[in-house]
Amino acid sequence: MSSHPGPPAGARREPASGGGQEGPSVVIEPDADRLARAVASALVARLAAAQAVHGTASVVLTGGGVGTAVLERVAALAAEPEREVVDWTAVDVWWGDERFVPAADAERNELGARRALLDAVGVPAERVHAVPASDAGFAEPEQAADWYAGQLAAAAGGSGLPRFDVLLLGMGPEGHVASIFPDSPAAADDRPVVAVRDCPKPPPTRVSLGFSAINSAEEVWLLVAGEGKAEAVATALGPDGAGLPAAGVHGTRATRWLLDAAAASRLG
Ligand SMILES: O=C(O)[C@H](O)[C@@H](O)[C@H](O)[C@H](O)COP(=O)(O)O
Repeated sequence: MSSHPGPPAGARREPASGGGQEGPSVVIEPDADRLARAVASALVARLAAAQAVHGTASVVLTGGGVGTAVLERVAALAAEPEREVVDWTAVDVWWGDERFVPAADAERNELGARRALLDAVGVPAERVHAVPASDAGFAEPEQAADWYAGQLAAAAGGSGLPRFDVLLLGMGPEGHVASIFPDSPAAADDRPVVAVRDCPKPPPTRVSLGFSAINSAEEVWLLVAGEGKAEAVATALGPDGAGLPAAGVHGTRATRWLLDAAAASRLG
């Protein structure tokens, strides 16, 4: 990856509670395809490194175009046995957000991830932690959100949140991440998992990790491509982030903005 000379002055925000957290780093690739390839390689390396330390790895997936393209590239890497370094039977997969639609609906982020990667690499079913679909027994997204919070707590040994090695996020043109949109009540909700209604981006009803869960991840990677995102990228990385949801996320160890040249075109 080629590195941007550095985030604009003032891009560092919110000092780490435990120390050691650095301000966001910015990496720019020439186009969306090169971005997806580079992120896929980096993700594979990060998961392998986590497995070397912990025996297992965990990744939080995102929906969206770049997020799905990354998973397709990871699948292509996994199809090259001589280069495979991740033990996919020891990877826990979570979602940063999900559309509250029936399980077979093509809008499900889960379905996209299964098609792009999970079906191909054989992550064990018990390690694929999907957010319930709207036909999975929960009438309301609030119930699905509470259930997912319970799954996270169970994985953490009874309470709190499990370790997230890498949490992937896309970003919308207005600066939303996961399903936390500007001015959405979810932005002010400190629960780890929240129901979100009336999303401007369809489908309107979703379940999303809240900031408290997102910001517990060791590394948060924002994957952003396209000129349509350039203004929000520049704003989020500006001095105060202008309150954009994307400006409010960070990893405990690293926050990485992984951009294509078009999305980076308004950075100073
Ligand atoms: O379920 C979703 O819709 C998302 O998780 C959402 O947050 C997405 O990542 C962004 O909207 C970026 O999507 P694109 O990369 O397709 O623009």
